[in-house]
Order: sequence, then C-alpha cells, then structure tokens
Amino acid sequence: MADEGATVLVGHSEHGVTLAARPEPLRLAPSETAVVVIDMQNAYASPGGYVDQAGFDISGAAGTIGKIATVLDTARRAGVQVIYLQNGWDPDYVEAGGPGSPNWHKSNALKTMRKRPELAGTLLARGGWDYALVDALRPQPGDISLHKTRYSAFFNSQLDSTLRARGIRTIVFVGIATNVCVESTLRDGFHLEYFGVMLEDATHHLGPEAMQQATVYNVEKFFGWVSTVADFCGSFGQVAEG
Ligand SMILES: NC(=O)N/C=C\C(=O)O
Repeated sequence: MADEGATVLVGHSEHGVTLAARPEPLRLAPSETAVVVIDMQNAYASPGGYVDQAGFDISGAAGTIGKIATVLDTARRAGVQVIYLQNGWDPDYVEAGGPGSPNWHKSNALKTMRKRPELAGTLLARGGWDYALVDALRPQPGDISLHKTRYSAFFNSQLDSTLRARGIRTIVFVGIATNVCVESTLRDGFHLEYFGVMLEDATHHLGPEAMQQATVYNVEKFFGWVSTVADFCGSFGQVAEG
C-alpha cells in the first residue's frame, strides 16, 4: 500500500512525468493520459447560450477558455490525447427523452424551451450554434470529438471504449460545469477504474461559488486528484520540449 502523501504511480509511468496534485502527486505516462474537455460549447460559455438564457451567471466562464487552450496546446505537444465532449441531442430531441425520462424534467435547457417557445429547437440541438464548441477551442488534427446526451460523458457514449482502446489510465478534466458534467464524468470514471484529475482553474461551476469548492472537496477527498493549469503545463511542458 502506498504511503500517505507519497507519489501515486499510475500504469507504466516509470519514465513519465510527476504532476503536482492534491492530495498527493501523481506519476503519469503521457501516452496513458488524456485531457477530456467537457462541453466547452456556446451553450455553456457564450453570452446568449443556453445557461445564460436559463438565468445562470456565466461571467466566469470566459476566463476558462484561454486556460483550456493553454492546457490543450501543452497536451498535444506532449503526446497526450485530447478528447472533446459535446452535450446535447438530435434536433428533434428524441435523445433527450420524453416525459418518462428524468432528464426531460430536470434539464434546464428543456425547461427553458418549454417556458419560452420562441427558443424551441435552438438549445443544445446538434448542428446549431448553441451546441457548437466555442470558436477558440476548435479541435485540431489528432483530437477526438465525442457526443454525449446526459451529464456523465460515460453514459451511452463512446468515451469508455475510446479510452480503453488507447490504453488510457488517467483522465485530466477541464471544462464546464465543474459541479454537473465534470463531476458526474469524473465519478463514473472512478468507478470504471480511471484515475481522474481535475484542473481546478480550467473548470467553471454552475450556481453559487460554493459549488466549485464542493466539487474540489469531493474530488480531492473521494474520487480523484486536483491540480492546476500551471502544474499541468509545468510537468507536461517538459515532455513537449524534450
Ligand atoms: N455541461 C454541464 O455541466 N451541463 C450542466 C447542465 C446542463 O447541461 O443542463
């Protein structure tokens, strides 16, 4: 058993990099690590997108975009797989589920469209502006893009098979929202035996600031590790330059 506070060795990481993280550092092989970008769509990060229309404060969201771009640049140069997730449904909302689905009752996008019929067909519909990734975070050659229809990116998606086929053991999470889709996916990943790391300053919450801190606590104490953009780029940047 590893000592409390000692570096956790993940997979074949003998010649890997050490990432400063809480509650302890991780030793990671770049080829067994993926950065998963959760839902950096206009819906979640742009004025006029779904969460803005639904009445959430999105003022902090824009600040994550540049940080995520920096992380992705370092990851690609270090040979770390970049995987984008996009949340939403077909334009007819069949994938959203009807009244028999809890999603139909809880999704604030669906609720907002029911309350404001002029928005019907616009929010989180595949092919539309709201569903699209923000311009500054367009996938690059070699990146993988996956669709998801529920908060957890593992549910009814290609994520698990995509990761397993590439021997990925560690998922580094960035994106929105910390306390909804990021946390749901990191928790499911934990139960599927993935090591989950959340970069706390490259994620943004929905709701009060306490939500961000609650997820940071949950991840650090129960489900994974918490690190920062500077630490990620410091560690994996050495591989990128080497
Ligand atoms: N990406 C997310 O965390 N989404 C949260 C809420 C929603 O999609 O309604």
